[in-house]
Amino acid sequence: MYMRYFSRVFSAMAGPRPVVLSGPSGAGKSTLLKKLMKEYDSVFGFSVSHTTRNPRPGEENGRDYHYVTREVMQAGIDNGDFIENAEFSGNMYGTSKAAVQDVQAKNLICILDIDMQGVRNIKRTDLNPIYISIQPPSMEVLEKRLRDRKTESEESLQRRLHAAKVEMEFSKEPGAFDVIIVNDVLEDSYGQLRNALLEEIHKVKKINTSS
Ligand SMILES: Nc1nc2c(ncn2[C@@H]2O[C@H](COP(=O)(O)OP(=O)(O)O)[C@@H](O)[C@H]2O)c(=O)[nH]1
Ligand SMILES: Nc1ncnc2c1ncn2[C@@H]1O[C@H](COP(=O)(O)OP(=O)(O)O)[C@@H](O)[C@H]1O
Repeated sequence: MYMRYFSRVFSAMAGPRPVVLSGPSGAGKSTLLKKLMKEYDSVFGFSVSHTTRNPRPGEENGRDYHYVTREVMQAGIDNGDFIENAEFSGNMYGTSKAAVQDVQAKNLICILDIDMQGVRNIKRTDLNPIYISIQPPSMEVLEKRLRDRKTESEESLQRRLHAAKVEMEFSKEPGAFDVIIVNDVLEDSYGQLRNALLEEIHKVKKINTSS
C-alpha cells in the first residue's frame, strides 16, 4: 500500500520520459508531432526551441519557436539558459532549460524536435528521453517534399539536402535511436509512432487521472 503510494509520488515527481524526434529536414517530424499532440493534447507538450531563422507563414512566435536575434541567443547561451544548442543550415537553434521545465511542470511528456547535434548533446544530459528517428523513404522523396513545402530558398534547400545525407548516416549508427520510422505513408508512420509511445502515454494518463 505504502509502496504503491510512494512509487506513484516518485514517478509523478520524476515525470514521464521526454521524447526526442530527429531526422532530416522535410522527413515529416512536425507533421507527425502535430498529429500526436492533437490526438493526445493532455499528454504531450512541445519543447519550444529558440531559433535565429525567420518565421515561416503560419508559424507563431512562442508556439513554433521563440524567434530571436543571434545576439539574444548568444547571451542566453552564455548565461547558461540552454540545455543544448546547435548551428543548422546557417541559423542557431537551441533548447532552453525553461522550454523543457514548462512542459514537465504540467506533468506532460515533453517532445523535442532537434537535429543530430542536439541528439548527441542531449545524450550527455540526465534527460533520459526516448530517441525516435523519422526518416524519408528516399532522398528523391525528401527533395520533392521539401520543394512542395515551398518554405525554402534554393540555397536553403540545398543546405538541408546536404545535411539530410549526414543525418541519414547518423541514424544508422548502432544505438543512436531507440526507434526508427520510415515516413512513407503518413497514417502508417503515425501508427508506428503512437505504438512506440503507448506505454508512456498510458503512464501519463494514469498519473494525471489519479492526482
Ligand atoms: N539542436 C537543435 N536542433 C533543433 C532545435 N529546434 C529545431 N532544431 C532542428 O533544426 C532543423 C531545422 O529546423 P527548421 O528550421 O524548423 O526546419 P524543418 O525541420 O525543415 O521544418 C531540424 O532538424 C530541427 O529538428 C533545437 O532546439 N536544437
Ligand atoms: N508521409 C508523408 N507523405 C507525404 N507528404 C508528407 C508526409 N509527411 C510529411 N509530408 C509533407 O512533407 C513536408 C515536410 O514535412 P514536415 O513535417 O514539415 O517535415 P520536418 O518537420 O521533418 O521538416 C510537408 O509539406 C508535409 O506536409
